[in-house]
Amino acid sequence: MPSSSRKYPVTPLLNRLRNTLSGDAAPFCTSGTLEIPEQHFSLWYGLGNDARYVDLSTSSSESLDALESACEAATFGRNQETVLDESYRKAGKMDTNKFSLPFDVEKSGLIDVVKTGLLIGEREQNYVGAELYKLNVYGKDAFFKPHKDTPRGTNMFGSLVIVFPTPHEGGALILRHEGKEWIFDAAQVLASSPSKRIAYVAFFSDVEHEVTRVLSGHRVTITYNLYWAGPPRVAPPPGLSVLHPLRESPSEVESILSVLLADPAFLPDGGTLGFGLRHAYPFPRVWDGSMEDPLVSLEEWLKGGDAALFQAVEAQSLEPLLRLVYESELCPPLVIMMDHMIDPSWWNETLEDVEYVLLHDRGGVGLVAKQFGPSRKKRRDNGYDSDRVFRAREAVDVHWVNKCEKWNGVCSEYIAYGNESSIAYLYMRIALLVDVGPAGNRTDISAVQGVHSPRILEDDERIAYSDSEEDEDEEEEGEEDEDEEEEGEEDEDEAEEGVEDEEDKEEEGQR
Ligand SMILES: O=C(O)CCC(=O)C(=O)O
Ligand SMILES: [Fe+2]
Repeated sequence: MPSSSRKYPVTPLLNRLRNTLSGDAAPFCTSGTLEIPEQHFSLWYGLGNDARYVDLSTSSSESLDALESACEAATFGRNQETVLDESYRKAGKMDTNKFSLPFDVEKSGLIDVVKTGLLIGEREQNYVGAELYKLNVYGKDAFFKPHKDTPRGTNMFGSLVIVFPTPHEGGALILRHEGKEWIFDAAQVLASSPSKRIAYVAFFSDVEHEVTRVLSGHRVTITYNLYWAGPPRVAPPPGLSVLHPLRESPSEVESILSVLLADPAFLPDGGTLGFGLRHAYPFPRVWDGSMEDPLVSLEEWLKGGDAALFQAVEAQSLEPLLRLVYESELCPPLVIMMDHMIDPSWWNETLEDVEYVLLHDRGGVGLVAKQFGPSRKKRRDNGYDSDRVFRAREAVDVHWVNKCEKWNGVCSEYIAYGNESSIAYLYMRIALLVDVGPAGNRTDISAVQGVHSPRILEDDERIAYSDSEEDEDEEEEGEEDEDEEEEGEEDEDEAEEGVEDEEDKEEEGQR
């Protein structure tokens, strides 16, 4: 019998491999070492003329004694109180405003390492932030008895400890969770490593841990609070003043907007202004119901010109409203505004029913694109079947200042059941809408049938065709109309595409 077909017995070694690979389905801690550039060990501490320096990779016992004496006695949390009790914790601490270290935990890649080690499944997709919390020096005989870390903020989920290669013995960190234990003796691990390394250990907040007594030397650490974060913040830093490009300058946008709103000929009776966002935001490529609604924290991440516009609108005491805009593949397109993202995965209806569900079950409101100025055109029958079930009950007339670009959309996947079932995409773009009061009193929107109070459609009115699209054959009526014609064409293309790909995005972006 060829040896390859012989059955291999389940040996302890095979079991070990199996357990190693599938064991720790939900790890409670992760640890290791990381080589970092030499200059990242340079610690400055103390204030003003008292500033001092120590290299944490080559430090002498005297320089570490000096660091230790610059620390205060470390406190800890007990029953909602911060207490100093050296029979429970004996260590030195230094607050973050008293030291500076070039080591950057995000740039070092350690956050990603920690994420991979600690998080599995869907949680791995979450954004994780690390906030530097303290520097600690555990001198000879220092220790920290078993405890759990006090959560600082509702979104904190764990701690990350970095141990520097300063000579010491003892001071192992012991972690215990659900009957399991992990001992991380950084002194030993680092002493056997030839290169300049730090040791790291990260664990969830519900993990009990203790630092055993330091037998000799100095154990120097920095600790970080780990928290669930939103996508990286892109909002302008406070104190920024952009002069150019003009669209990014809040004061420039604000002054143009205020002049426009002061003009009595501009929307004399008030109305709703629509702006497509100009920047792309880090929304998931394909959204599903388990993810946070894209609109929830978008206001905080607005960048550049979008942030400038938002601020400019607020400065006029008007309310900027971020909304999702769905454009159907129907011709002329039916445009629907939503104030939240919906999870269409539960749909088992036909494709046409998307519009019906949005409008009738999910609070969607029709949007009718309006031109500025008095309409020169008369409505004509657009061939809609007036009995179509998705006719909107409510609508908002929107004067689009600029259109919604492709790249700031959110896409969800669902199964569309028609003659055959197929994967379909619900694609929404993001717009900023503003209800504006009549000339002379722009903040009074009580009589405006806008986003705040959409108008109820008359029975014979059909929703979501723009003035221009009703009059497709009226060409050369002026620039405005041409623009709109173009837009209509482009939008149809997009609707066919469903999910746009990266290349499309690039192309659009360069335009
Ligand atoms: O230094 C360590 O390894 C852990 C320290 C600790 O438990 C804490 O600061 O809460
Ligand atoms: Fe702790």
